[in-house]
Amino acid sequence: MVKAKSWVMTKYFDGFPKKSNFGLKVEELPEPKDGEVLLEAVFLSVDPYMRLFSKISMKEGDVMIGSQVAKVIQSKHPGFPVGSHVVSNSGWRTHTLSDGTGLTPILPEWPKDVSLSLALGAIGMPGLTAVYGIEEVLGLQKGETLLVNAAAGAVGSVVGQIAKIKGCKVVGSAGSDAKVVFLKELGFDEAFNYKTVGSLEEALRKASPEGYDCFFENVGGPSSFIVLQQMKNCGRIAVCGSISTYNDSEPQTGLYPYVIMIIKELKMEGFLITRWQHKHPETLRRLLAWVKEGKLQCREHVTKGFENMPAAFMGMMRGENIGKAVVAV
Ligand SMILES: NC(=O)C1=CN([C@@H]2O[C@H](COP(=O)(O)OP(=O)(O)OC[C@H]3O[C@@H](n4cnc5c(N)ncnc54)[C@H](OP(=O)(O)O)[C@@H]3O)[C@@H](O)[C@H]2O)C=CC1
Ligand SMILES: CCCCC/C=C\CC(=O)/C=C/C=C/C=C/[C@@H](O)CCCC(=O)O
Repeated sequence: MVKAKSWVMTKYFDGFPKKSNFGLKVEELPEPKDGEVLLEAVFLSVDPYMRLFSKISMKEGDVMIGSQVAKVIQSKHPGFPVGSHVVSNSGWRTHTLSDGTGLTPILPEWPKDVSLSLALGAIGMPGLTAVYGIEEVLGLQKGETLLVNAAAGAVGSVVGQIAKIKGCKVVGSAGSDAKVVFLKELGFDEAFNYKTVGSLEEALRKASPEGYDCFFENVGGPSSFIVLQQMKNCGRIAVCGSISTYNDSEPQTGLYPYVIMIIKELKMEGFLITRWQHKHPETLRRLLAWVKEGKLQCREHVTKGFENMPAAFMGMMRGENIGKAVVAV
């Protein structure tokens, strides 16, 4: 028997998530049966999609959705020995019984000196998203200029570094001066604090007077329309996220992008990481290689304690994180 804790969404979010939307549940889990394993969470991820997913597919009382790096602490499954680690979509739980479905073992070549938490970040879902957005959606080419917003976050910071590896000029926008310093350390050519620039239009023009070939969109909302006007003709836009709208109770109304898309002959494509599931193993190996070679730097914003999951999630939605936001149990 093990005492398992989980965080449930007690009440639908209305606007920005609040402490009162979450409740901590404790239950006893039985021993694993034949073919089952018992997992113990080591690191848990907090991600923007959780806010959006809660509107689309959750009901009150459901355990919060999410991924974690977990240790196998009991096993009656030959594929998952005790002591091994997996990435599991267990939700916000300390302990989970699993029959192995959907568990992804940590890559066997994972070096001892690389934190397993990166399997939730640069060598995990956000890193994969960055690669697919750049390679499959944008088809980014050497010498091109790319703009990424939420640039100091989990996805954005990997996007910028991969674009540099590919020989591009990279411009990033982020929400604090400390984030701008971080982006420069990562090798971004230009970076600015969108909260203090005054005019986004001028900041974009100053960073790249000749315009942008590619835009990796993480934020959405009215700023997107301003960016579209600074795209080069036949520019490409990968619509990865729209975090500025996730807490909206009513859909935003705004300027329609069609005329500018027609005049500039822009190509815009939304995508979900799940489209390229079949490529995950090979792509994770490439991301790990970049980390080992020192070409991909990984910063994390670590919150300690499972009891602080809601605070970590709300902090990330507020922009407190530099790099990937994770919780260490
Ligand atoms: N399509 C897909 O398959 C996937 C999409 N995504 C999307 O990628 C985006 C980034 O995710 P991820 O890297 O995990 O998160 P981040 O680590 O970037 O954290 C979220 C960041 O969003 C920024 N932000 C929050 N609110 C606003 C706002 N109102 N306006 C502008 N920026 C805001 C904050 O940075 P700042 O201080 O700079 O404002 C905050 O740090 C999200 O939109 C997410 O939904 C992520 C994974 C997969
Ligand atoms: C799956 C959520 C779909 C909502 C889309 C919202 C915005 C874009 C975005 O942020 C997408 C993220 C996709 C993440 C996918 C993660 C999967 O690898 C694991 C899902 C976690 C789980 O099943 O517990």
